[in-house]
This record gives sequence, C-alpha cells and structure tokens, in this order.
Amino acid sequence: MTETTAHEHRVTSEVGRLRTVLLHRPGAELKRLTPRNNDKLLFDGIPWPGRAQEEHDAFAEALRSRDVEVLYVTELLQDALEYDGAREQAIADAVVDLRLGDQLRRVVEGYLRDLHPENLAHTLIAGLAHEELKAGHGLVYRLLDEQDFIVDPLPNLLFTRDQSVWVGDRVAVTSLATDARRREADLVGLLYAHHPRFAGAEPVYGPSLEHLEGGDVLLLCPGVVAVGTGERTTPAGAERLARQVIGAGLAHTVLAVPIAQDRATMHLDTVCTMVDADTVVMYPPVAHSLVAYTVTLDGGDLRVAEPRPFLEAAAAAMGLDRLKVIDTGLDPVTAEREQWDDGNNTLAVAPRLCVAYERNIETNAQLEAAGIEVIRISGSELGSGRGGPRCMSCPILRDAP
Ligand SMILES: NC(=[NH2+])NCCC[C@H](N)C(=O)O
Repeated sequence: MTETTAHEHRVTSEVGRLRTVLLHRPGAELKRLTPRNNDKLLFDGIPWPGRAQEEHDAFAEALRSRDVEVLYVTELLQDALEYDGAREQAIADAVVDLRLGDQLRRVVEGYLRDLHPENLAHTLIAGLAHEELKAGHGLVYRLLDEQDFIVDPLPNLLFTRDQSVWVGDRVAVTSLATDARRREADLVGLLYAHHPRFAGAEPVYGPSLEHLEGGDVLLLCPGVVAVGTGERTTPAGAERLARQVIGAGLAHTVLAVPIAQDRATMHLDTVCTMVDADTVVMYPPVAHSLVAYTVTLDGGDLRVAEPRPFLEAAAAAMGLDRLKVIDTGLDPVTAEREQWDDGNNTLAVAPRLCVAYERNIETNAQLEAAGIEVIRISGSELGSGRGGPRCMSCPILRDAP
C-alpha cells in the first residue's frame, strides 16, 4: 500500500496547468475485442493491444515530461481492493447482472473472492470468459453461449474522461449511458470511496443518477460548466448536474448544449475543446450552429434562459467579450475526417499547450498557426475506440487558470 500524504484534488478549468491526471493503460481487455463484439463494445475496429500500449505509454510520458503526475486506474484499484469493504463492493457490482441467475452468481462470487487484489483487479477490467470459469453443471452456465462473457470486459475504461469529472474539489462519478460501460463508473467510484489517496473526497454525482458522461462536461472557467446532451448525457442528466454543482456552490452557471445524437458526436468534447482560457477549437460545421440553454439558480429553483448561440452564451457566462474559436478553415471532407479521428479532442496541459493526435495534420497545423503549441502523439490503435487525448484523461489537479 502506498504511503499516504495529503493530496490535493481540484479542477476549475480546462486549461489551468495540469498537475495530476488519472489514466488507464489499456490491457488484456483489448484482447477480448472480436469482429463479433466490437460494435457492442463501442470500438470501431480491432486494436493491436501491444501497439496500443506503446502509444499509451508515449502519451503518459509526454505528460510526465511536462511535470504532470500520472495515476493509473489499475494500480489504484489494486490498492483499494486490499480493503475488504472495497472487495465486497467490487464483487457485488460485478455479479448484479441479471443474466447470471442465482446459482451462477454464487459460483462467480466464490471465484472472485478467491482472487488476490491484483488478479481481482485484472478480472474486473479484462472480464471473465465462459471458458475461464469451469462451472460445469448449472442450467445458466450450460445454456449461455460460449462466446458470452460471465463478467464483461471493459475496453472503454481507457477513456477515463467519461467515468468521473472533478468539479472544484468534488468529484462527479458519472452515470454511463451504455450497457457496455456502466461498470466502469462503479470501479472508478470504488477508488474514490476506498483509496487512501482520495480520503475525504465527497462525490457530487453518482452512477445511479440520470445518465451523464464526462466527455460531455467542459469546465469553461471557474464557476461555469457546459454540459452536452445527446447520445449519452440526457437532458435529465444535465439538469441533475446543474442542481448538484450549483447547489454545492461549485458553479454559478451551467450551460446545457444539445448535440447531434450520432456516433461521430457522442460527446461534446468530440466537437469542442478548450486550448486557452478564452479560446476553443471546434468542428467548423457546428461552431456557429450549437446553442446553449443557460441554467442558473433562482431562489431554490433552476432558472432556464431562452437558448442562444453557444459561443455567445458561453462568453456571457464567462464574463468575456467573446469566446475565440480557432478557425481550422478546413475543407468539409478533411474536417469530417479529422473530427472522426478526434482532431478536436485536445487535452490542454497548460494555456496554449495541448496534446493532440499526430494524424490530424491539418487541424494541428491550424492550431499552431493560431499560436497553440501542439504535443503530437500517435494514436492509430488507441483511436479505434473513438477517443482522443482529452477522452483518455481525467484531470485531478490543475492550477487555477
Ligand atoms: N470523452 C469521449 N469523447 N470519450 C470517447 C469514448 C469512446 C468510447 N468508445 C465510447 O463509445 O463510449
């Protein structure tokens, strides 16, 4: 178990100097992907696991070399699973699946209980295949397809942006919208609840609430949060987040931003990320068509203003004359290709310094022309899960912007 010193957790913007980030180095869960299950598991291809790990290591190294502390989900989970309370909760969460039935559930519980923390963490993430559990005789085990998983693998755990979001010094553990991802928030929630590093961390959202995914949440500036609603975060999720963060004094304004319900734009951060305190990079076709509903607190109730263009509503809430958009000026086909490959999904390490996938040549060139320094990483394998540097990172500590 790692020594515990007091650690700070606080994020109030997208661009304040990044100090600590939570990543997940992809592992055996990627080996579970096949052409039969990749759609259901939300991957658009079958990644090469070894190369994906190399790419991820280079991403982590790029951050470390800029003095960012990198925490890994697997390591924290192994630590947390040393505690009985965490183990029991983790096992209970893994077997709630109604497909199991009582008898098989008991067998799986027993199997998981016998595992050491390290193996238990591995199994909770990589999943448990039918053939790995030699549980012979029960009806459910015998009738389940051999291709079925007993515990589903979590290949999207890689996208740590989505399971939790720090808003100020509180953490919102999210409520993931798809079956393929629901358990990820349980695991990450377990870290915050049981790992000594996070002792005292008080969640401001939880996995049993209305659907909300971190990729939809942008901390525009201290006190102002934007939430995309679409394929993943529901309007009810946005309303709940507004109530929670405004109620807790973590924000004064929440902007609800409807986005197209498409695979290509599953989260707000697939079309818009911040690269400076007053500058965003946006997918050109939506830059001037997105709207926002400004939500504030009025007495005990949420007050919702009439929708306005997103850029205007954001500038007004942030107290800026204008929120600048980097004009990537791309032709529509290149823009569409680079959006699909997460060209707009940058991770700011500090104001005007961001990490981006190298393959998005045109978008990166435009960022540089606008004076933004770009740290390029390769993502040919990582990108098959449709997520870029921002999706693959959960900031835990940033300096004030
Ligand atoms: N913040 C993000 N844009 N995350 C991308 C998540 C990608 C993942 N395969 C999914 O479909 O959920």
